[in-house]
Amino acid sequence: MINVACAIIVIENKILVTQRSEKMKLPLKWEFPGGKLEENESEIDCIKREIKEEINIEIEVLRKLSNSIYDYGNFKINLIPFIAKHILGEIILAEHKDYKLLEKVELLNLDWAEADLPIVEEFLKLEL
Ligand SMILES: Nc1nc2c([nH]c(=O)n2[C@@H]2O[C@H](COP(=O)(O)OP(=O)(O)OP(=O)(O)O)[C@@H](O)[C@H]2O)c(=O)[nH]1
Repeated sequence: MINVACAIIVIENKILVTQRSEKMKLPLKWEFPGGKLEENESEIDCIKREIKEEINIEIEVLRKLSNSIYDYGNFKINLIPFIAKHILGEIILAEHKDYKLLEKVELLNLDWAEADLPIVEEFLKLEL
């Protein structure tokens, strides 16, 4: 099983979502940006590092949501979600095909990576 941290990043009351490129696994699916934990790396350090690497911004982590464990068949993932806020920097995509800043209610309209669906649902139930 791979451990992947991801971040629901709030920027001026909107939620940042990113689209995987054609070349990545789960091509064109929407996800919360993030990536695999490295050895001896904390979940918080991981998400900050991945967000800086992938979308060029610095974040402050606010809270954690429930992990989502999902079996894609060819790999199994433990997805570790955090809510975070944007601190510094402009969005520059290093790997993703696209991004959007959406209202909470708009999140349900996307073609999500399957493992993200329980996270989207938990997030939608929160007061924010
Ligand atoms: N970053 C991220 N990855 C997710 C999410 N949901 C989900 O199933 N994944 C899967 O978690 C895996 C690890 O993410 P990653 O983006 O660091 O992996 P990677 O660079 O090795 O992916 P790649 O092999 O497609 O290039 C990917 O296979 C991705 O499909 C999510 O919300 N965010």
